[in-house]
Amino acid sequence: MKVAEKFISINGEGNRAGELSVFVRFQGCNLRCSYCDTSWAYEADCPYEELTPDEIVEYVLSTGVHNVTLTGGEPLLSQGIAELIEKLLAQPKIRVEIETNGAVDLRPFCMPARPVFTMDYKLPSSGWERAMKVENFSVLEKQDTVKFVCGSQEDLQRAWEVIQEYRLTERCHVYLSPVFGSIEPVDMVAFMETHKMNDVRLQIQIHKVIWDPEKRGV
Ligand SMILES: C[S@@+](CC[C@H](N)C(=O)[O-])C[C@H]1O[C@@H](n2cnc3c(N)ncnc32)[C@H](O)[C@@H]1O
Ligand SMILES: Nc1nc2[nH]cc(C(=O)O)c2c(=O)[nH]1
Ligand code: SF4
Ligand SMILES: [Mg+2]
Repeated sequence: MKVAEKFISINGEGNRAGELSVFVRFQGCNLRCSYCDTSWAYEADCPYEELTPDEIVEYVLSTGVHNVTLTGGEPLLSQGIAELIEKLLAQPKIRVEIETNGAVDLRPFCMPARPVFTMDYKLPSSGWERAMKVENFSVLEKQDTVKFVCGSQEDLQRAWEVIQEYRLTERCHVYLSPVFGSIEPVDMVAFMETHKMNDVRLQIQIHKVIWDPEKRGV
């Protein structure tokens, strides 16, 4: 598998934000979001380490950290990902979270022992809303998350429409997050208040507050 980087950090996003996690970032992505903060990982010439699923499991266990975040690029397009997920889930204490872009069918990954999904719904400013597979919503469960990364008022408006249309707050966690540096979080809170967005959580990427926002491996 093409591993662009692997590191331990606190999870800066999602339902386990603030907890230690071991990150495995895979090379390659099927989208090109306008704001992508990890675009280097989707470039074809991105340097990577070739590791087997067994070697990745070995690395994860060697860290002593129980949360594993598989990300990218788009992790679910990596060859061997289903085998890796299965092998990680077979380990006692290991919890697997997948950061996925909403453009990959989640159904093949919904085995009886299944990872936790944090699924983005890409909004207009990303340029990729047309690629969203809304049928994925029907496989999401309580422990999963739909995340809306918002860069504009139009994005906020669209996020609110999608949340209501698919009754997402009744199904799973729902997060709004600013495109870093593109929208004032205070304006997002104002939108939430105006629209009475109950059961929706605003989240700011914690690692970009702790470290230089451009820093890799954190
Ligand atoms: C780099 S992506 C990798 C996983 C997958 N490709 C996806 O898009 O969900 C991880 C998360 O970072 C978010 N992200 C990327 N660039 C961002 C930015 N500039 N500001 C805020 N979040 C960003 C994405 O929306 C996604 O939720
Ligand atoms: N600290 C930290 N937390 C994260 N949570 C999700 C990330 C990602 O890039 O998918 C990420 C990341 O890149 N760094
Ligand atoms: S889907 Fe994720 S990795 Fe791919 S371009 Fe968008 S934010 Fe970046
Ligand atoms: Mg990141």
